[in-house]
Parts: sequence; structure tokens; C-alpha cells
Amino acid sequence: MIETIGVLGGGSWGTALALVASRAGRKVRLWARDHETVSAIDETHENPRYLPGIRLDHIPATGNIGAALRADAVLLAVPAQSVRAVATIAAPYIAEGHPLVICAKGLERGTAKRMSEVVAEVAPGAAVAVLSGPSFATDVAAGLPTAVTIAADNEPLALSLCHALGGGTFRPYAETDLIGVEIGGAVKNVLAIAAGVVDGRGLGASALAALTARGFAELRRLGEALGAKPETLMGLSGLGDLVLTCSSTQSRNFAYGRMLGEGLPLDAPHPLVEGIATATVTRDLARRHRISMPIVDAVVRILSGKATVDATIENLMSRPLKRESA
Ligand SMILES: NC(=O)C1=CN([C@@H]2O[C@H](COP(=O)(O)OP(=O)(O)OC[C@H]3O[C@@H](n4cnc5c(N)ncnc54)[C@H](OP(=O)(O)O)[C@@H]3O)[C@@H](O)[C@H]2O)C=CC1
Ligand SMILES: O=C(CO)COP(=O)(O)O
Repeated sequence: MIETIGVLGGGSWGTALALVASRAGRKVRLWARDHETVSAIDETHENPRYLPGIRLDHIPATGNIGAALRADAVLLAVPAQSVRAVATIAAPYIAEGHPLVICAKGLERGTAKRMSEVVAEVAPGAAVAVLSGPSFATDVAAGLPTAVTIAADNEPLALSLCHALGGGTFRPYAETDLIGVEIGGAVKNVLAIAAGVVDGRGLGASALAALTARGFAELRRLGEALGAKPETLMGLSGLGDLVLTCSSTQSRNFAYGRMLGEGLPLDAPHPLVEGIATATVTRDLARRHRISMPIVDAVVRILSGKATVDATIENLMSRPLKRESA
């Protein structure tokens, strides 16, 4: 039975998931590296920097990672590019078979590894699971209805995590296809930047729908080449999250793409945009597997400053005509 939950990461997702666990009746402890966040949560019962206006009762915070890891299961909710560093400092506290749920969405820059592969390298004792799906931290924290996927190779672990975290407004579904869940969550961030560009450039709702559908075709091609199950890619953590992230300015990836579409410079201030780091490694993975991903290529070209938004769109529209299923 999972009664206690540790959360690593005091940002918007870690804080929202701490609330989810607490609402589900679990005893929760939240670790943040930032002392101001720890004191704010303990003194004001709020995380003013990342989740302002949301009351955090019964969620003690700590700056001591070991204290948060003394829990039946641990949620790892830092950005994808920080997962290796945080899992490395957590590893000495992780006993064989200790459930560790990865909540980040991305591929590691440089290695193109999925987060579960990264954690397996640095914390090999952990029983790894992945939580992903269409779920904005602000919606989850506000108690709006949300459904996500929790995947683990070991199905009983996925099911017991679903029971431990599920509640009246948060519904997890168990899955065993880690590859499908992780690829869906990572690649949708890159595609959401493209969707934002389309929206910001004022290309219309028809273009946005076409981009989302053709983006899904790319995600599916890569996912299947890497061993994902098609039904996972069409589920909550794939198509579900793609639709959410490609359609809402609540998404930081979409909002960043929108800024680019509106002509703002690449280095304009912005919050965490996971798709930036994942774009190039996704393109490289696709090349390695001889998969065509023209929308991902286009995002990489825009992000590298090698092509303007207009030239990239023109390039996409003038590609040779082919069957839709190709
Ligand atoms: N927000 C959302 O709606 C959702 C987010 N996710 C995923 O969750 C992950 C985290 O995103 P989110 O919480 O939104 O990001 P935020 O930018 O809101 O917060 C990131 C948090 O991670 C901390 N952090 C970053 N690097 C490290 C490190 N090396 N060691 C310790 N702490 C670190 C930051 O600490 P500090 O403040 O000190 O910099 C901050 O508390 C991402 O992969 C995202 O895709 C998934 C679903 C929904
Ligand atoms: O993953 C998310 C929603 O499911 C959050 O998306 P952003 O990181 O683009 O804000």
C-alpha cells in the first residue's frame, strides 16, 4: 500500500501533484531546492512563484531531499534536463524496488534518452513509472477534472500508483507501454511550438487543425519506429496531450511558439519550454530511424535561427505531394 508520497520539485507541476496526492489522502512531503519556496510553502501555505493563489494545506516542504525520499513512492517533477542531476542526488536514498514516478516530459539533450532510461542509469534500484497526459498544473491544482496515464513495466505498480493518486477530480489510467507514454509526452512539446507559430502568425483555425493532425502523424511514425504501441500514441499521453498543448495559450510551449509567430525574438523572456531542448534530439532520432518529421525539422530550423517563420511555412507547403498515410 502506498500511504506516503515524496515530491521532488517545487515548481508548478510538483506543487500541483503534491496537492493531488494530499487530496487522495496520502501523507505528502515536497522537496524544493529553493529555500524561499520552502519557507513560503511552510509559512504561507502557498507557492507564490509557481502556483499563486492556491492554498497548500497539509503539504510540508523541505530543503532536505533525503526527508522527501523517505516515502512509499516518490514523484520526480523537475524539468527533463534536470532529471539526471536530481535522480543522481536522490539515488543513495533509493532502495531496491522503491517506486519513482517520472513526471517530466522530454528527451535528454545530447543523448536523446527517454527519462526512464536516464533514471535507470543513475538510480538503477528504482522501480520506475511515468505519469503523463493532458494536464495543466493550474487546472489540476484548481480541482478541475483531469485524466492522465501512469505507466510502468510492472502493471501492479502502475495500478497501485493509480489508486494512491486517483481522486474525485484526478483520474489516472494504468499502462505498461513506457516508450509510448514517454515519446508522446516529449514530442508533443515540440509540435506545440509549431502550433503556436501557426497561431501567432495568424494562419487560421484550419491551418492549426492541419498542423496538429500532421504533427500527430509524425509523432506516430517515430513512436512506432521506437517500439511504442499505436493505441498508447492515440491515448491520453499522446493524442490527448497533443490536442491540449496545440490548442491552448496555457501551454508554455504553445505560448512560446506564438511569440515566435508574432515576430518576437528567440531569446525573449519566457518560462520553461520543454520543446526547445527536445526539438533537436527528436529530429536526430527521426533521422537515425529514417523517419520523416518535416514539422519537427521546421521547428528546429526556426529555433536555430536558420530560417524565418515565413520561409519555413513556405518550405513545408511546397514539399512534394504524397499520400496522407505515407
Ligand atoms: N506545469 C504543467 O502544467 C505540467 C508540467 N509537466 C512537466 O513537469 C516538468 C516540470 O515542469 P514545471 O513544474 O511546470 O516547471 P516549473 O518551471 O514550473 O518548475 C520547475 C521546478 O524544477 C526545479 N528545478 C529545476 N532544475 C532543478 C534541479 N537541477 N534541482 C532541483 N530542482 C530543480 C525548479 O527549481 P527553481 O525554482 O529553484 O529553479 C522549479 O521548482 C516538465 O518536464 C513539464 O513538461 C507535465 C505536466 C504538466
Ligand atoms: O504538459 C503540459 C500539459 O499536459 C504542460 O504543457 P507546457 O509545458 O507546454 O505548459
